[in-house]
Amino acid sequence: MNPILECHGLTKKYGDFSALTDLNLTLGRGQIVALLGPNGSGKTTLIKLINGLLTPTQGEILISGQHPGAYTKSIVSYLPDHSYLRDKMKVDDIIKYFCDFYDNFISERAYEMLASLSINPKARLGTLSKGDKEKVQLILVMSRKAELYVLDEPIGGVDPAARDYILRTIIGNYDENATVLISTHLIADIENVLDRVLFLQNGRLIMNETVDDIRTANGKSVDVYFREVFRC
Ligand SMILES: Nc1ncnc2c1ncn2[C@@H]1O[C@H](COP(=O)(O)OP(=O)(O)OP(=O)(O)O)[C@@H](O)[C@H]1O
Repeated sequence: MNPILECHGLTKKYGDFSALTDLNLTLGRGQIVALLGPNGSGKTTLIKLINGLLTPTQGEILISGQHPGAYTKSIVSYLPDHSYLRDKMKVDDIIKYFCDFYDNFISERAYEMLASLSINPKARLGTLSKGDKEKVQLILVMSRKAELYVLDEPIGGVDPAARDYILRTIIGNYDENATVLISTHLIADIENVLDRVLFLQNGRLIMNETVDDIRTANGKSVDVYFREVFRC
């Protein structure tokens, strides 16, 4: 099967500043991958390139063999790092909207997850707490049957008890041939669900390893290893 994501010599500059430099990466299907790196290392830049919100300065990026565009948007489900939904909308109206917009949106899945997290589908988004709003957005993203899920800081504002549920939701709701790419600073929280880890530093990919290989080679958890590599 062709890779879900390929980056060849991928470089993104903002003016003279290179936020990503000569990134080469191939990701296969059916895995949960963490995109890790200190603040400003280029994680969101890479995520925006995957979603076609930025264009490469040099090199190329392919999703399932295609340049980012209408087709790749249909197979990539993206959770941005900020809300794009209007507070006035009711949760069930947003679900209808997603259902109309995306062929691969599964409403039953969304309602099931809302019920498990005790979120009222009739509530207006603006009346929900910050954490519940984040949960709604993640539910919307995970209710699509996508080939690649790209989650930019999905659990940042969510309480620890809900984090576990959300992680189980992520694992339980993606197709075994799909890949989930998660950018986060909460490594310890997600470590147990990960297959692979990408480390970015100053816009360069300095590591692309399986979690098992990191633990075996270094005899420590990914979280501890990350703190050592990126000690300030
Ligand atoms: N529109 C922009 N114009 C100029 N510089 C930018 C722009 N967007 C990002 N940058 C710079 O590019 C670098 C990478 O930013 P990016 O947001 O990709 O990092 P990040 O790893 O996602 O950081 P964080 O963990 O803080 O979210 C940073 O130095 C940032 O200041």
